[in-house]
Amino acid sequence: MRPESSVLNPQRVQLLVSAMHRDEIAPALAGGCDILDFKDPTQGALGMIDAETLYSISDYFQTHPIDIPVSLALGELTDRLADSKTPLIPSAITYLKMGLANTQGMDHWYSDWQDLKKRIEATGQTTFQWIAVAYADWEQANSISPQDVLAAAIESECAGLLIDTYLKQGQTLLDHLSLDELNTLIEQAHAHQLKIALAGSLRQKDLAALSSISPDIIGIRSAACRGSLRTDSVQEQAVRAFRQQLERQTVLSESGRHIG
Ligand SMILES: O=C[C@H](O)COP(=O)(O)O
Repeated sequence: MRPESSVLNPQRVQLLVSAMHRDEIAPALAGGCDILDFKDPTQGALGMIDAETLYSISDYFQTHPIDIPVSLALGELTDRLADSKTPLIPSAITYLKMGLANTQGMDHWYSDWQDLKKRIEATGQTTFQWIAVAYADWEQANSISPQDVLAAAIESECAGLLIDTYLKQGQTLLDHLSLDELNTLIEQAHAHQLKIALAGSLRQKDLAALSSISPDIIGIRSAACRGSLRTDSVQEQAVRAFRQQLERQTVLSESGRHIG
């Protein structure tokens, strides 16, 4: 059952902003993001930035230490398995997330996923917090279902679950999963101490609907960019406007009203 009162996470929902290179770090931070994420939106929902960009970000953090968590998208499990090289992940990264597109009908995806995680950690001699990714449009992604991803995330002791959309062609998270379906996943995840992040072309106007459920994190790329174009650049003003709406929604929800 969804809670009756509309409180968008009384502990304050965190805002994750996806940047694609180091020039987007400053506007994302100045706009008020709580988690800085890196991905290449031209390479899919969880496209991984290339090695040169990763190096330049790592270099930036040497001279500009960051005091918020940093996450990195690693692409899809199937892409990583097809790549003979194991990426070397800088220790400045807190969270790693990998998609499970095209795992439908794949026999050994779970053990392949666990092996790959171990290999990545062994290469950099660092442990990371892993975020399992469930696609709301999982059938189009040819992925296992969100329920199955959650079960696997619990079994493998992931730190959290991100529910995102695989296709970025205009439809949002809420076009694919109802608030009740999202709430069920959130409650199950919370019962196992997993954090829940929601993403998928979310806009400020979606925050009112999301106020009846309690995600820990809201992730944006499109809404943080100029013209809401995910392949354009992150704008401080767009991040700040989203952040303010998130705060405003929390205050209004707590007083029992909705944003019109
Ligand atoms: O992890 C969050 C994603 O980067 C969200 O991207 P999007 O808002 O373009 O769907």
